[in-house]
Amino acid sequence: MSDQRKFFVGGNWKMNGDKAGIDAIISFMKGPLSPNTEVAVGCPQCYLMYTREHLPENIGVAAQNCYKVSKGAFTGEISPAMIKDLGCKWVILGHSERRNVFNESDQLISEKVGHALEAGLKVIACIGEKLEEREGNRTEEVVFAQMKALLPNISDWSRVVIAYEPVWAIGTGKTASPEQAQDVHAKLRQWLRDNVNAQVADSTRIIYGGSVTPANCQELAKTGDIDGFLVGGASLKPDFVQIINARD
Ligand SMILES: O=C(CO)COP(=O)(O)O
Repeated sequence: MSDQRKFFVGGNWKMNGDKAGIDAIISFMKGPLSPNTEVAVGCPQCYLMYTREHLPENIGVAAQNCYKVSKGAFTGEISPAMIKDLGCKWVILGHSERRNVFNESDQLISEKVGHALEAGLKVIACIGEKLEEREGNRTEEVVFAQMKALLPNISDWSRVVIAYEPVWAIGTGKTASPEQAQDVHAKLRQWLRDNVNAQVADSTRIIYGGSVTPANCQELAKTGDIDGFLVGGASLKPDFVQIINARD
């Protein structure tokens, strides 16, 4: 645990919610929320403006994806410039569902991260191994390769949060144990030390995602290298407030 790294909890609503549902989330997000936690919610693109206008300013709003250029003939895509224009400051990139359902490559994700940072957004960059990769003892190799692909396009580490989300733990109810998650987080921090520098390693938030709930968040939050969470299902429920306050 480092004083340099403010605890960060992101919600990822995925493709869920409607205006009434968002109103319900906004009302439980009144908290009280720990002042020691930075909070952002990732909402569907079509509700970014509504959510930004209705949530208090101290809660960040993130898009769940964006394209790698500012504008043009890319039907169906949105750009970081558009996200910023709506008053939102964050984007989630490289989520496992983007990688595995929509076949986004390491290269495309890296280019998206690069452009989002250039455009002035903050980025939650997601990485994580699949079950067969973990079972084949390839976790380290896979997450290091994902980090390596991101590296050339990261111009400003102070605006990047790394989300380690093992694919086998997402939406399955199978949370990584605090030991399993801490082990990967410590390796990722060492990777940053070896491949970027010590300052970036010490100051970059590495958050955990995958079936985080009020029941398991406190144990995970006590480990040395888990600097917060990216929360899917539980971020749609009042449970999210307990996760935001996990370290209090
Ligand atoms: O994918 C996730 C957050 O981005 C995690 O989802 P769950 O918390 O629903 O497992």
